[in-house]
Amino acid sequence: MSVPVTVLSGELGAGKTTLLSGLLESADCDVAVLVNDVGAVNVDADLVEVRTDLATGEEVVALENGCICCSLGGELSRAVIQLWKEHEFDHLVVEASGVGEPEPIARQFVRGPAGGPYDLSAVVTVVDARRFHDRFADADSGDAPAVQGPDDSGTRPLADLVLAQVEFCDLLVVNKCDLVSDAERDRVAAVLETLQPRAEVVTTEHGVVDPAEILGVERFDLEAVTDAAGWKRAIETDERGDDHAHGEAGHDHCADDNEDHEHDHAHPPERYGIAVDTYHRRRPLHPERFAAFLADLPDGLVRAKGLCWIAGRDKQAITMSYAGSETTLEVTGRWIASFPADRQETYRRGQPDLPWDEEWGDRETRLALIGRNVDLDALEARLDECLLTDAELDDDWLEYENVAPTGMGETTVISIEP
Ligand SMILES: Nc1nc2c(ncn2[C@@H]2O[C@H](COP(=O)(O)OP(=O)(O)OP(=O)(O)O)[C@@H](O)[C@H]2O)c(=O)[nH]1
Repeated sequence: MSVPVTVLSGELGAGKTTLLSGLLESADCDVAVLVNDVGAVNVDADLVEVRTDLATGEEVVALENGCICCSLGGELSRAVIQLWKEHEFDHLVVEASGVGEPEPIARQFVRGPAGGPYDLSAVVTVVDARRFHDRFADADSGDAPAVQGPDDSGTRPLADLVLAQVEFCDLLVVNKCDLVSDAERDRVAAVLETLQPRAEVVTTEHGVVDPAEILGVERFDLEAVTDAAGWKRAIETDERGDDHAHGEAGHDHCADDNEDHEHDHAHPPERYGIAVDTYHRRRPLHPERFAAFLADLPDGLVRAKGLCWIAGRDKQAITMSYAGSETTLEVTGRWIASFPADRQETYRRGQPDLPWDEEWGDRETRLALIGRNVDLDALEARLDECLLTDAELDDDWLEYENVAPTGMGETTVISIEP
């Protein structure tokens, strides 16, 4: 019989080790633990997926083979298989490094060789209630969000990773609740439920939880968890209702009315002031105005993520990801419309549902915006001001000053200016 596995993720100091010590003390079964300290691993599997959407056929395989999670996989799989051969235990817990994402680890237990002896039951993410509140849920204090430095690899803001950990899990443990008021704790829970509507939320102090709540959870489903992130749901709901007039934004005030998705939670209560919107335009963004916009985002914006079409980057599909106080722009694919006609046709045959514009093909900006106590309509109006004007459409777009990356996988980080 395969051994159940729980992957424990969460940022540095959130309380993973504290939670784990408690679990080991109180669990009534033999638990083996593997600590994964591959600090440099920094893969955004969402982005791999975006590439998959954009580049059909052989490119996908090449990209996935080339990605770091596979080298992590070899090492991790070897370690857990060896553990399984040499020891007897009832449950394995893998503690992910605080600067890594749980997804590549989880994939090893689903698709990798470790999927034989093991069966992934859940990904659990531990959140530091105090820090999460101050960074993401504190829109009415008027304080500027804490400035987050880049992570170890120097490319990706820490806050972005924190949200990626939240967005890819089955169970969220909100720890350090002794450091927040009840109202603050409820706000944190509401924001978390918006960011990851599929996950259970458990609140705790000093990692004290019933082991059954952690080890007994059996709900891992790669497809479901990959699609569950609030921003992704918002974009997908928008795509399905893609008969909006040209340039009109979808207003999916929390994608919760989307009945196709499994949905275990009540709507994030209106009283928390949380809203989700998608912004969709088929007109390029002016690189200078867009960069200025990203340097001046409002406090209440919790998360923004999606694809951007930036003038002067004719080929590059650029993923923008905002969390904390920084936005990462990364080239994650190539617009199909930038290929010669015959290849465009091949790619489009592979994706019959891909929305296609007569003039611009698949080039578009489609962003999910998640905010708290923030006027998303006003934010969208500001984004509209970043679009090229009719007159600018005739400019030479390469003349614009442009900080957006150019090569596949390259990133630029734009911080909010104090
Ligand atoms: N006040 C308070 N402190 C806590 C709580 N849980 C853990 N801590 C403290 O927070 C610090 C970090 O906890 P750890 O369990 O080491 O966190 P971690 O996520 O394992 O950290 P890394 O191993 O660095 O990734 C320790 O000093 C804990 O004693 C809590 O609920 N409240």
